[in-house]
Amino acid sequence: MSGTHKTQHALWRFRGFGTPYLRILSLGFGLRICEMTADLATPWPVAAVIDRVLGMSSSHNPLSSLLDLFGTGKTAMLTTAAAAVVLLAVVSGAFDYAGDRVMNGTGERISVAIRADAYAHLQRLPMSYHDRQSVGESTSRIITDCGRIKDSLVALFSTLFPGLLSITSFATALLFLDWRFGLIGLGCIPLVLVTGARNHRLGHRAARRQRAAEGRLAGLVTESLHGIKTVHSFGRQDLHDQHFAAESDGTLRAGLDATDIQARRVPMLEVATAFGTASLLWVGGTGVTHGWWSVGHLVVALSYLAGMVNPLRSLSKLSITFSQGQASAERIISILDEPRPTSGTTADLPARATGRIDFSGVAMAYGRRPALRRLDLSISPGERVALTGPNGVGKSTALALIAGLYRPTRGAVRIDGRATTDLPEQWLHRQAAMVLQDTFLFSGTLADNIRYSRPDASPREVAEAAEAALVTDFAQRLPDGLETRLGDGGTGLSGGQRQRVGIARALLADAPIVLLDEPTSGLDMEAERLVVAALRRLVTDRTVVMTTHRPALLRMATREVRLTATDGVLHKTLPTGRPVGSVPLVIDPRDTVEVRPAEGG
Ligand SMILES: Nc1ncnc2c1ncn2[C@@H]1O[C@H](COP(=O)(O)OP(=O)(O)OP(=O)(O)O)[C@@H](O)[C@H]1O
Repeated sequence: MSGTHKTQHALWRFRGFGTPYLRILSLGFGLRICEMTADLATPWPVAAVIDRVLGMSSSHNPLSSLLDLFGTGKTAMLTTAAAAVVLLAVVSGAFDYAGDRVMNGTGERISVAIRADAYAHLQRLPMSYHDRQSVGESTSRIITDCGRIKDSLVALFSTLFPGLLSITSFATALLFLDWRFGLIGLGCIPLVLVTGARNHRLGHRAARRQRAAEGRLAGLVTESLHGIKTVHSFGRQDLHDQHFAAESDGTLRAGLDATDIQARRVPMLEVATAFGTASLLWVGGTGVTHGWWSVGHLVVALSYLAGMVNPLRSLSKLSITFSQGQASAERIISILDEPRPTSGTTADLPARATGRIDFSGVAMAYGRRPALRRLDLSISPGERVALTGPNGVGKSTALALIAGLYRPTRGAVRIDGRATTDLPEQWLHRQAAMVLQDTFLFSGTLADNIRYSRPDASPREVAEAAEAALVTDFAQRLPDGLETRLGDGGTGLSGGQRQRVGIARALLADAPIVLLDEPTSGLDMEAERLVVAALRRLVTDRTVVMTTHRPALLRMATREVRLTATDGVLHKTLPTGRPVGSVPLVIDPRDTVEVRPAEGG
């Protein structure tokens, strides 16, 4: 799809989201038509009063006979006319209210569905996408861009459709009133449309720049807040202020351009519509002086022209909303157009893998940066392999490939003989549980965080996992035990405690393969001893692949595989002297830990 094509149809791409609401939208249209009918009738009582007061014929007035309904005297006629004006306003207002509720509500609902779809898609995009995109930018797309799309949809249903309906109805009514009036009214439309279309193009470009700059701004803010500890510890708020100001300046310039375009539009529109009113006044006035039409007739015509011009004015103001909506729609579409990884079905797969892992000629690159050049390695079920080697050699990458977080750029990683790229994600995630260097905890209770790996686990199973991972030790000292709520990102726990929650999570997952990515790095000796004690329970009877430099963890391994820095090729396998196969867990006396209830981690 070309850029321009994309631009023109960005919002239109979401039309499918409106399909379930076609009936309710039709109801909204019906309500708008009723409102319009009341609006069309509104000037007629006034016209009849003027004509009668001036002694002119009001036989052309469709409401004329109604005015005599409650008496033919002047007072009765004036009272009836005044009551009719109020009644028509009430009826129009009631339909307007109902129409707004139905139409705007539909706009809100559709935009919620778009946001949910975009978020669901975003979450399922491969890690390679998330590596490229800043968290702030993605957040800004889901929150702000979807908000702008919502504004456009609400404007579409609350202003554009009713506006077009008003313009068409008033123009038609003018034509029926007299073809000359009709032509004058219709003449205003192209003038307004031509100025509007040009401004819309300019506004769209400005809106696009503004949204891109706002997205980058959100990225900056998220990044500095994520690293707020570092910012504070080095006192570098000024640096972030400067970055923020530079990016803010970009949004300001684009915003000012958009405001300027918007401001220029209004006088142009005023001039265009003043031509219409002036022509109508001239032609109508001439007609009245020649006795072709009554004054009331002219009043109705002027009121219909005003009825046409007002929506034209609001439509032209919409242009900025639609420009922004279109720019935002492009940004959401760019998420929705990102392909999601596809994989096979679970139909012929066992519920639980044996845990055999094979790397055959595996290469992997992040973008154009190679991380692994060629890795051949076979791991038997029940083996505990420690991947070691210099920093950046690709150890964590190998673990991520087993977990299916990335796809190899060459070769294949196989679990029980099946390439991970052919396996359904959900199945793969049930076979491999990961404990990372820093366990991410979500806001919620400790129990919720443990249950994250298996939502259907019973409270007893959660408690057992917590017990085995030594979470219970510190949870007991918290006000609500496992039901204690953690702050955003799981704040309130020490590094060692977080790791133990991560281990409990992995224990509950009960996967045949366990992947440990430096789970004890950054912990002090005491915290490490506790985490290692918890890990020992996790690794029993499972295939384990770990990356670590810590002796306490290395002692758990049955085989050490050293990757070299030169090309990432497996160079030597150093058996640790423990038999592979039966793989008994040898516990070094130095790793034993006595856990007392009062102990922290
Ligand atoms: N998400 C990423 N995006 C881009 N490059 C990455 C990413 N993750 C890792 N790399 C790069 O890939 C290479 C391998 O990284 P990896 O983390 O697998 O090494 P490692 O052996 O685990 O290192 P360490 O011992 O420091 O943890 C490195 O050069 C690293 O800079």
